[in-house]
Amino acid sequence: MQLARTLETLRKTVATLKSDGGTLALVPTMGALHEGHMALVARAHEVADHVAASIFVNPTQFGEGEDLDAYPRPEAEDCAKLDAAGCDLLWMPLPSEVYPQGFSTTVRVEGVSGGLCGDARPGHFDGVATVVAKLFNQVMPDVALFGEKDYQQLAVIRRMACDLDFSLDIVGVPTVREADGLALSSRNAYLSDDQRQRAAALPKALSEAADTIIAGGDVGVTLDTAIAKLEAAGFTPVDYVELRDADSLVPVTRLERPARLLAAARIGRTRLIDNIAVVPV
Ligand SMILES: Nc1ncnc2c1ncn2[C@@H]1O[C@H](COP(=O)(O)OP(=O)(O)OP(=O)(O)O)[C@@H](O)[C@H]1O
Ligand SMILES: CC(C)(CO)[C@@H](O)C(=O)[O-]
Ligand code: BAL
Repeated sequence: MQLARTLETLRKTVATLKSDGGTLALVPTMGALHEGHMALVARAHEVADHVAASIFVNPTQFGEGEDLDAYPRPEAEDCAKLDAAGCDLLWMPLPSEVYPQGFSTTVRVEGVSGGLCGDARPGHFDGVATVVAKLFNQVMPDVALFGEKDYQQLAVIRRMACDLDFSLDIVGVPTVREADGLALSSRNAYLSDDQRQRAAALPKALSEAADTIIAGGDVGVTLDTAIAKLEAAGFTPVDYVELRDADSLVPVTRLERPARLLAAARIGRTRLIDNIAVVPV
């Protein structure tokens, strides 16, 4: 695996990789890699000839008081995992390669960036869209892969890629979960043993609510019940539990076409997110 830390090295390495006429996939990450990330790399090998990953803990998507400094950065382990997974290139830019002196541009995707995590983390999706636009222009992949775990992020990136005419495919990859249903996340490392046990209430509440809604249960009542279950498990505050259209992310009060049930809640100092498909039968 080639490691690039400057744009000059990146461009040379990408040109060499693509010189055989093969396609290139990009898996953007913030590192602290787990099996969820590795599922994106595995899928990338299926959809492209060459695979690049990026690791960059992007400061502009963290709000004030969030965990930018505490975010785990196990660089050597991450490199070893990507190498073992057959990654051809790791783009691990120096911050000055992403945000050089005088950087003044923001990419804002209206609509899908609003509500849900957009309300709880003001400016977060501006930071995500801006850095992902930069990563696309830097690596110039033919396809980029993102996890459904960050469902609103995936919708924001799809909208941005379409609106800004990025000439690449966006592939969403299903959420990889622990045996008790908890979605793998780098932030799970912050959980104490007790919090980790309680955290399984999040996927459980979503799955029970999805079943109730599919069976014809009232959406408002069902969402309130899910919130109460999360609070009983020790989540506080529950930022949201909402049913949205699966494509547009517009709020849904009746299940008439494929929808997505999304939630975010804090347990101790850790904010967890999750979502599940809710499809009418
Ligand atoms: N459990 C998972 N299953 C599938 N994809 C995942 C999973 N967790 C993260 N991803 C995807 O990996 C990519 C990189 O995510 P990131 O590096 O932020 O990891 P993370 O575990 O989501 O970390 P965080 O705790 O910051 O949310 C994103 O596209 C994200 O959706
Ligand atoms: C897409 C991303 C790499 C942009 O920093 C990040 O938001 C993430 O890891 O999901
Ligand atoms: N996994 C999305 C990145 C973030 O929470 O900042």
